[in-house]
Amino acid sequence: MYQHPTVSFMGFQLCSHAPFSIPIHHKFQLSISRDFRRTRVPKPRGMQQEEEPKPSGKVRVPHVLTVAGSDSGAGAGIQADLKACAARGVYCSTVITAVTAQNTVGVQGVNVLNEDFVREQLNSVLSDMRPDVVKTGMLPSPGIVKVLCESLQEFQVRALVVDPVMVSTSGDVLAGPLILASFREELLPLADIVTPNLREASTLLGGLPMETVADMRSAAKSIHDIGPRHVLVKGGDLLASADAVDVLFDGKEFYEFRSTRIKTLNTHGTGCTLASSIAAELARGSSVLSAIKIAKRYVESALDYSKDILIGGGRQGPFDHLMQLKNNALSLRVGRPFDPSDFLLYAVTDTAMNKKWGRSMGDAVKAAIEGGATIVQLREKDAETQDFLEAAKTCVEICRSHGVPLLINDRIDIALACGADGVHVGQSDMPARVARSILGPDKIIGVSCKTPEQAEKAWTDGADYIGCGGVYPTNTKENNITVGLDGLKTVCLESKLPVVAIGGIGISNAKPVMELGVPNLKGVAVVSALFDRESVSTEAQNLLRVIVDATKAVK
Ligand SMILES: Nc1ncnc2c1ncn2[C@@H]1O[C@H](COP(=O)(O)OP(=O)(O)O)[C@@H](O)[C@H]1O
Ligand SMILES: Cc1ncc(COP(=O)(O)O)c(N)n1
Ligand SMILES: [Mg+2]
Repeated sequence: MYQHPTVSFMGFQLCSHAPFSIPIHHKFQLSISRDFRRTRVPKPRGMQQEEEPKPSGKVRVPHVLTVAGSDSGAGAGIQADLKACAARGVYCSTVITAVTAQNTVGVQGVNVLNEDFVREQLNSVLSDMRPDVVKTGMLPSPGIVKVLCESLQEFQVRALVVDPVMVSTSGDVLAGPLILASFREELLPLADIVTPNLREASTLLGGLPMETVADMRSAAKSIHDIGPRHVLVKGGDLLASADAVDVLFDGKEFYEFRSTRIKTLNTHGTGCTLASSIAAELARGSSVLSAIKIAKRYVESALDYSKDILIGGGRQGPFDHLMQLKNNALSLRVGRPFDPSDFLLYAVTDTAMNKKWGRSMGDAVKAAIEGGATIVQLREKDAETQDFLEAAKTCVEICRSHGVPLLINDRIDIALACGADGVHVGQSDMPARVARSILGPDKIIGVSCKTPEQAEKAWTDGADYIGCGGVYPTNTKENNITVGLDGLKTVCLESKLPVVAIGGIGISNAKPVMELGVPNLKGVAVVSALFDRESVSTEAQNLLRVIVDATKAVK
């Protein structure tokens, strides 16, 4: 049995109250080709793994296998992973590596499972249930890492998410210093994404200081050299930063994921939750970037919701993964992941214009999409709720069949009821933060803004984009203040979110808007230019050409 040295590890004195022991194993060399994880084709797995015909009418559900430790307090570990996957609508199976006696005060005991039994669990799940993604948490001994790597070689999965858990936030050691070599040499080179927190990143790199976002970037780069395809250094503990900022490096580019820092001590398990939510989104088919974005929002919403809950008397409480979000799991966005290039030609409907030209809402939307509209918003100020809902359901079907996102103006109830991709709200409508808490982390939320201050608020409220205008005078809004091209440019330069220009834009004046050439101006939103015309699809076609040409010209 390995006894911990009484030195400090990761800046923590090893806890005397944790009766912690880790079995020691011979060092081993595992020759896994870096390429095996790139192979997405499942390899043949013996007689009983032959592809059996699925009974008709059955569907495969996205599935994450978590290989982690049990937290008796259920804030972190296996329990957090199960709840996070459940909240995200993904099936989660579990291989337990250790059982901890743990609460809001700290870790009182650790019982590491025998590695043969870890192997048996891995075999049971992987040979039969074929998870899409494996996520790892507490891996308390090099022997367990070895068993896991061997299993991953035998049974291939679409992605491996490694949360290199070493010390709990309470300061108790969950995997001793011997694990470092196993992580570096065996596990990290197989990972599609590794998610160290500040201390773990520092420890993986031999004690590098981690005090600034610049430190996080250089750590992400150095850890990438160890072999994982993506490195996400989490900054939950970077107290110098007012935002909760995480830094991703994919071998080429750095990305910063920022969200509001929620004022709460109920953060036990955020790391496990983030990693399993990323795994869940990857299992649902998202790219790494959108998986991180959604996972981070989910953690933020759950923390916000749980900021005042009281569980246990210790310093760091768990948060509630499911309470408010359980309704939202039923209304997850089923369309493809959202992309700011969707804003190029944003068609906004108008009841009066449809009436004038004798079109139903569905016909108007269909014509706009056929002409090239890239996103649609239903803006119905006078419709009866029931009529609006029926028409909105038809439009959802039309948009979905063309892969075009559909948003609803103002009416969050209609958006939920018809399964739209999101909402657009004005300054006097439902605040975006409230809309976000009702709609969940992955619906699209847009906010109308005229000033940099409003744009900043939209960002802190968790919106996805802003609509800025009126750029030109318009007759679809009474008493609307015009911001002009200069006002638009000022807002774009200050906005942390993508911007769509709106207000009086049409074929004759769209060019100078797109020629502003500000990178986060992603397109124009139009009402009359499409819907107050005889042929909606021809107008859309012509307008899209102008926008695309102007965008190309400034690139
Ligand atoms: N107070 C907070 N408000 C918002 N997000 C947070 C907060 N604390 C942590 N996070 C986020 O939770 C995730 C886990 O980060 P972190 O706490 O650094 O990891 P770990 O739990 O492994 O120490 C990250 O996305 C981080 O930005
Ligand atoms: C079984 C187990 N796994 C992981 C963590 C890390 O979570 P945190 O960093 O939030 O304490 C933990 N405390 N317990
Ligand atoms: Mg944390």
